Amino acid sequence: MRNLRASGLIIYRIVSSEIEYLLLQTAYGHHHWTPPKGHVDPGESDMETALRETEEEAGLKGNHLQIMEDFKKELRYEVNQKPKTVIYWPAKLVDPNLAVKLSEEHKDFKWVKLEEACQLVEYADLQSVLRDCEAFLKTAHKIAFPSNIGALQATR
Ligand SMILES: Nc1ncnc2c1ncn2[C@@H]1O[C@H](COP(=O)(O)OP(=O)(O)OP(=O)(O)OP(=O)(O)OC[C@H]2O[C@@H](n3cnc4c(N)ncnc43)[C@H](O)[C@@H]2O)[C@@H](O)[C@H]1O
Repeated sequence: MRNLRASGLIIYRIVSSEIEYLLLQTAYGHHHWTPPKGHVDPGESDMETALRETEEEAGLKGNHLQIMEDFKKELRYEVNQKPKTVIYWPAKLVDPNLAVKLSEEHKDFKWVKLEEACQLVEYADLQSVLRDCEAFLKTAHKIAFPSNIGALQATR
């Protein structure tokens, strides 16, 4: 049985030292929410797909993003009785004010903090990826949080 394969980017931005995730709501099916992602075309690498789909679905290009390649997660679930694998990497939107431009595939988008993101995505495996991602990003961006630096310096 052919394995469906898709990949995407968990797009996030940092606003007032808080991480916000970009979720898109499909215009089809039961209107579920996911990060930008899509099917891997023949001859494409997972990363090429993730970048292409992010540009197609959200209007965000590779040069707008800082991809965190050290954190890569794989989800496996079934769609219409066929196994599907989805690969995600986190990617920071360098300019947090950059506008998102949806395609016809999606009817809405939201920038949300972790707990709201977990409510929107509804699937336990993707919720778990988002929670792991949050922990990874908090560590990775520690030095980028001015308020944390201030707090650390104040305790020295
Ligand atoms: N019902 C529909 N009606 C009309 N057109 C449709 C359609 N479904 C897909 N399309 C077309 O397919 C294209 C999508 O292609 P792509 O954009 O290339 O691919 P995708 O993001 O992987 O698609 P999809 O939304 O189907 O995937 P997901 O795994 O999230 O979702 C697939 C299923 O898995 C479920 N799912 C998502 N995440 C899951 C998880 N973690 N665990 C279990 N189930 C999950 C979803 O709820 C959903 O039911 C669209 O342009 C659209 O035209």
